Amino acid sequence: MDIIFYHPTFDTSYWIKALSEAIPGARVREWKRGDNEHADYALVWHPPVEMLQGRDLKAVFALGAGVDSILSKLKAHPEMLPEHIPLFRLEDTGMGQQMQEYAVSQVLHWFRRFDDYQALKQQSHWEPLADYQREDFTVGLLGAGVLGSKVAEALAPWGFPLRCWSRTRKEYPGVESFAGAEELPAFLKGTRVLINLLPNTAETVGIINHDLLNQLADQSYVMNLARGVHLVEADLLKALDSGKLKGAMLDVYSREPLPVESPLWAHPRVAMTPHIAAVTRPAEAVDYITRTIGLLEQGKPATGQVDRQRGY
Ligand SMILES: NC(=O)C1=CN([C@@H]2O[C@H](COP(=O)(O)OP(=O)(O)OC[C@H]3O[C@@H](n4cnc5c(N)ncnc54)[C@H](O)[C@@H]3O)[C@@H](O)[C@H]2O)C=CC1
Ligand SMILES: O=C(O)C(=O)CO
Repeated sequence: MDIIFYHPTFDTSYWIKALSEAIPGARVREWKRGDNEHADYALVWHPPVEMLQGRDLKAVFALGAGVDSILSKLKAHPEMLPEHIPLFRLEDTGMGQQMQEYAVSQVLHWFRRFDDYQALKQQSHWEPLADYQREDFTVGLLGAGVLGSKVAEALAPWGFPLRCWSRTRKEYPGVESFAGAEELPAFLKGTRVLINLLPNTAETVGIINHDLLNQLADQSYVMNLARGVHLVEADLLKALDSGKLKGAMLDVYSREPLPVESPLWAHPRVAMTPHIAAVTRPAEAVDYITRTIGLLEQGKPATGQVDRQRGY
């Protein structure tokens, strides 16, 4: 079995060694320009068109959870990957735990008013503030798939009212489920902390805009952990400045790296990280890919296949 690998920033030698050891009989090589030799599987992130085009592959694996960049490339170059070749993405593979850490720590930060205490510290001002009440701190997850469900699971023991919004209804213990566009207003009403874990699709671009933010509880918080294009940054800044929103925690941006001139950098109530909420954990990803290739080789169904029409 021949496997080609391409990632613009990963330690390719680690992956080649780990995959070669994990998959019996696999010959794994780094794909380089001009390589048209046979391959059964391709493991990719931001692949050049010529890497995949014209190959009779059994499957392609995206080396991340979000497949928006490869799907948008496919729109421009459908010849890169004919419909009959399945595209898989990484499901969790260690990202669930990272999202749990990120979301729980930030929700608790806001709930215990550490943002306010930091602001008071700037003024050398000593003042114990009134506690927030759990029942006023409803956490709403936009997107309740692999990562959203893990975040809900980690938040559950903290006792905040939890709800999620997704395409189809979910049955997660202790989580109120809202489904479809018609239930979005009910989901937003009363949500105090909004955590975005939607995929980037034609339907979700710009979803966190003025209209949506206005429907949240007053003095609410927004955490964007999915993609920058979900959030209309100018609307977020307006909502913060009007007092509708109390704070935002952003991991992803409309442009990455975020340009130095972005007003987000200087805003006192915007906390930021540089797209690190959850990164691909190589060992877990190799396990998942090994398992999935094993199932495909036996003609058995495997999870993680991207629905190209749906866009995620
Ligand atoms: N910031 C970071 O470091 C990372 C960000 N991500 C982002 O997180 C996203 C989510 O990842 P997973 O949970 O693995 O995806 P998933 O496919 O398992 O879950 C997606 C969820 O969104 C919902 N959804 C999709 N379209 C919808 C619509 N139009 N209306 C209502 N609900 C809709 C689905 O029903 C599902 O609940 C990825 O697509 C990626 O963009 C993923 C990993 C790391
Ligand atoms: O896996 C993804 O989609 C990511 O955003 C990784 O950072």
